Amino acid sequence: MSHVNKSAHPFDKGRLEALLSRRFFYAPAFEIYGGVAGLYDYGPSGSTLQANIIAEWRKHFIVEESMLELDTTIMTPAPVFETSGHVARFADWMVKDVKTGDVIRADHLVKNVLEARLAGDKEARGQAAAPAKEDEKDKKKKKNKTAKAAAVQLADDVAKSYEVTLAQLDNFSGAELGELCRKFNIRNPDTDNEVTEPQEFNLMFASSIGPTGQHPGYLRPETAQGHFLNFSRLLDYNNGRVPFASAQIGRSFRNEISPRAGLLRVREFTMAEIEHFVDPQNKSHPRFKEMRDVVLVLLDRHVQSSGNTTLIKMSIGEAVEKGIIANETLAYFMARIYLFLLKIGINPDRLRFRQHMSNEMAHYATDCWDAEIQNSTGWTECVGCADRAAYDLTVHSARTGHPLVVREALKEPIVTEKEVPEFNKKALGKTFKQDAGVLQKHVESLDEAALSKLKSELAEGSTTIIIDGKTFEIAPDLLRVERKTFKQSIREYTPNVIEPSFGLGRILYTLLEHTYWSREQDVERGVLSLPPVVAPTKVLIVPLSSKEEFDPLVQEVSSKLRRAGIFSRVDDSNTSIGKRYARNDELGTPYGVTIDFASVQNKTMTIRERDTMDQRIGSIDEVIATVTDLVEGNIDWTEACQRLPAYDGVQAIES
Ligand SMILES: Nc1ncnc2c1ncn2[C@@H]1O[C@H](COP(=O)(O)OP(=O)(O)OP(=O)(O)O)[C@@H](O)[C@H]1O
Repeated sequence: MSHVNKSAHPFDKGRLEALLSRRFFYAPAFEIYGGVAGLYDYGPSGSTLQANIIAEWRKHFIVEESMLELDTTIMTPAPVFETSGHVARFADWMVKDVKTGDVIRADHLVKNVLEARLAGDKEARGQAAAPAKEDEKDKKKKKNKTAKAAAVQLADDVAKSYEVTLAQLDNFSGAELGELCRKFNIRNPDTDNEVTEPQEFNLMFASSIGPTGQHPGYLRPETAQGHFLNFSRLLDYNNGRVPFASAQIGRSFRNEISPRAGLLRVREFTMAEIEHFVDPQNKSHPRFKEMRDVVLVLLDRHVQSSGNTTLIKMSIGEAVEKGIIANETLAYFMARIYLFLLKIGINPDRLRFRQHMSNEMAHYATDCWDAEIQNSTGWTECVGCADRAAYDLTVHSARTGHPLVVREALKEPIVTEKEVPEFNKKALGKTFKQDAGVLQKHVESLDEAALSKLKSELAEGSTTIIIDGKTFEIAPDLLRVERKTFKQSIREYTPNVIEPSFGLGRILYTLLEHTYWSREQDVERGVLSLPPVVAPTKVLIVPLSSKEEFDPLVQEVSSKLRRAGIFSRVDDSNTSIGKRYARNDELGTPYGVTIDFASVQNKTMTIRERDTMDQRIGSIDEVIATVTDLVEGNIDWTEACQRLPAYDGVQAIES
């Protein structure tokens, strides 16, 4: 699918939102009770779209990479998140309006206000693009939702300091965000009131397990911990071999401070997470060479800390060689994420990978790149790809006493020699009484060089050791130091974890923005150019008339498509064919087949392609074979046109 904007009309978010609501992709949950911010229900089109994205995700990752799939519980006992660090640190900074008490996430407030002032500055300098025409309804809707600043020109150094601040926004602590609010006089844009100092707010939903209330728990904010706690079983399942990856698709919950960005920031969402367990001494990837030449758009840490947003285009092979991406496995997954997003229809020109700055990284991560997708609200993280090192397995193992390690038989045993102290404990006890233990501990803590020295002193007679001012005279009958040989045939280590973490709602929404456009002849005729692989319905069957004589043919076409594994729907409503096609353009249905009077007589059928409205004709079986190949991605529309001649009744049908 080409990502050239087909529309002669500028993108209009209001129109897209109206379409998504009208065609029930998703809607606010509990709407008739007034709704709850950050909670959404998906309707038939949204659910199927999400299911198709998940199906492709499973093929692209789980099947292609032989991952071990999991389905672990959402409700999690508190000790798990105490150990993982979420109870102490899974938090955002919030401020309150000093008069109304309205709560706002501090970094979002700074971002919105500074971006609005910069936009006002651009307008005042006459650089702004001509604003899209908005009707009054749209304007009203937008009011209160975004911080709007008047068209006021800023001093050059002020504008620059805003830009530098915005480029580093994710790097600031709570105190620094408070400082920024004071320095730039940032207030609540809805009321113009001052805001309080930032306070930390933990994003986990707390609960309790069982009737006594004595077992606190949390709804998980990510699926990852379920993978780590099952590590030993997974390793066993994988015959004790590393590397391997586990994968899980499931719900997560975050009590976001003030979610106002539709599906981009919600309180309950579906995640798809991979935990790839790897030897910390060897983070190469066996299939790296297959991805080496994939070129990604990168925004690295150093560029951002200089207040810049300059992007570089580079193959992942080069990025690893230059040390821009930490290791092969991390880079391999970034390339695989990129290919997945393209496959489902994300525009590659609006996709970049941004590296986290050091303060921004989650408490467990050592390197992290976010796949960010550009949309009407800016660049949004849709997939996080982090090297979590050995953090999680180490802390859970320490807390539970359950070893979460790999034990690997060494091909060649490692033979080492070292000096070892040997004590005559009986004689030592007699000579030094209760101080014998102190002496023994001290000697055991000596390094190789100190033990060698001790050995040669003992060989010459006796030696003296002073511990905390106390002198110990040691003769060779109390202590000997011997050189011993050790043979190690097992290596034990805690694996590191590379984690790609996908938020499906964010991907789904940005995909809808990227594929939405409206027909040149009529701005109201919206189209979603969803690729067939994810489109909720692949083929629309449109009988021209509701006459009974059409029924057997409609059933025949339906059942043949069903047998070919192609999801189709019949639209036998009484509206014109043009209206029926228009409705399905809005649903993103890529192909329509029309059954008319000629079909009944000649067993022919036309096929219409959604984006071009181009129509072709062929025998029913030819058309079914062609549409099957199209949906399965075996051919494109140009190839389909070589198989089937043009249908010239097109104008009549679309009008
Ligand atoms: N509140 C949310 N609503 C929808 N999706 C979310 C939300 N929080 C996280 N995600 C998704 O889960 C993925 C992994 O979560 P991660 O913890 O890396 O996000 P995050 O860094 O906390 O996001 P943000 O900085 O935007 O709050 C994100 O890339 C995103 O797609």
